[in-house]
Amino acid sequence: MKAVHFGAGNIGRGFIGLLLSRAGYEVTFIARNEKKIRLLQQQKQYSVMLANEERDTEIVNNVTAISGKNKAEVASAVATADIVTTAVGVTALKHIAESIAAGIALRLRGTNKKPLHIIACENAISGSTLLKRRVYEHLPADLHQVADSCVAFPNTAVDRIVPVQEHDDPLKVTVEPYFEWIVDRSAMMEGFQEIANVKYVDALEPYIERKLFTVNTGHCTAAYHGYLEGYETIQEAMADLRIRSELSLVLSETGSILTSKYHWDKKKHDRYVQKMMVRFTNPLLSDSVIRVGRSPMRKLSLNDRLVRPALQAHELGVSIPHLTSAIAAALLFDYEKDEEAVALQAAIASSGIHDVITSHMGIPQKHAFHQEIVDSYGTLKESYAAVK
Ligand SMILES: NC(=O)c1ccc[n+]([C@@H]2O[C@H](COP(=O)([O-])OP(=O)(O)OC[C@H]3O[C@@H](n4cnc5c(N)ncnc54)[C@H](O)[C@@H]3O)[C@@H](O)[C@H]2O)c1
Ligand SMILES: O=P(O)(O)OC[C@@H](O)[C@@H](O)[C@H](O)[C@H](O)CO
Repeated sequence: MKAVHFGAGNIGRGFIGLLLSRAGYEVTFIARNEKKIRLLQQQKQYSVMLANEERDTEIVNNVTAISGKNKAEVASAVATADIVTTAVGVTALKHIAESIAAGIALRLRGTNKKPLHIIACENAISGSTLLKRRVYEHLPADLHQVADSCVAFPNTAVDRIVPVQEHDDPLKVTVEPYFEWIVDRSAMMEGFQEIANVKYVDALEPYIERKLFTVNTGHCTAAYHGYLEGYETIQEAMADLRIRSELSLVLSETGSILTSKYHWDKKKHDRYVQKMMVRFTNPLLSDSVIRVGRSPMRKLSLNDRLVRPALQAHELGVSIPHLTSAIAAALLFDYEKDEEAVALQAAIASSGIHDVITSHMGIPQKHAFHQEIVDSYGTLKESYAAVK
């Protein structure tokens, strides 16, 4: 069985590649970093270490890599694959869509009509559907119908904290012990073979919203407030009782949205929240606030971890002062080496906060929540200006 995985980064090697290899797939990474490509081709393996007391280490075998620049080889790998996965970042999906389309075209014009599943393992709602749209823009129109019958793009939710790596071995990756990979079964083609350790569900939305509105909303709350306080890591931010309490209040707000929307048992959801908060404090990991807060424009977009739950809260009549404050903190994230943070601050400086909330976050000025964000942003900005 052949798997092609786009992106040999932290989650690609530390989670998706690991599970695919363990399930018996021969995994080909499509990568950009020449050194990692060479090492994967030569060694055909790498190690994954768990951030637990025992430092349990697993060797991931049966792997190799192809440079994304080598278009013909990439197309041929996709044409013969049983599964294609990605973990490149949701905004980078547009850059790999053409290669995937070329592979599908090669496959469908040849003899391989076996079902192909393409799964975008990104932190996003409907990431695979988004990838499908991009791929079809590059796929010749005469192949759309046949592609519809044998290429599927099931959406997914992937959860494992994998920080930026600092090993001498460029392939080695340290990951937290916890993981969860959930795939929408209703979008799978008939006869698909389940991947071990992946959970298949009939409706993905509750799972992806639970993960995004708890793990990711919580994570970025700690990152943005932590950044403003001058902390370098999530672990440091979590040791600050004020931030920890803020995080807890944000998760109780998103918890109210989720339990009310999906009629979940509140106690069960609270246990999930507690478990997630413990993950953020793992002392054997060091996860930077810069990584967790990265790409604030993406995180502040309409369908992501901050605005999506906030707008749902408004519809449900749930009060969300702490989530609003997390949004304000995101709007103040001005880390100068993050391209989106620079662009965000430039947009606020040139067009003003109202315009950013309207045109980027998609919240019109007439919506009551618009002014609530402006007020929270003003208060937070003033309190940090006073400290500086
Ligand atoms: N790290 C985590 O804890 C975590 C957990 C769950 C989900 N995710 C999601 O997984 C995705 C990847 O995150 P990450 O933390 O692994 O980031 P990362 O930066 O470590 O990895 C991304 C990789 O994609 C590669 N890439 C980018 N564009 C490419 C292209 N055009 N062709 C080939 N490779 C390309 C980069 O070179 C990099 O190696 C993101 O969507 C992220 O939200 C991350
Ligand atoms: O990858 P991002 O930028 O969407 O979000 C940063 C972190 O919150 C994220 O990578 C988490 O570590 C991960 O989602 C845990 O499953």
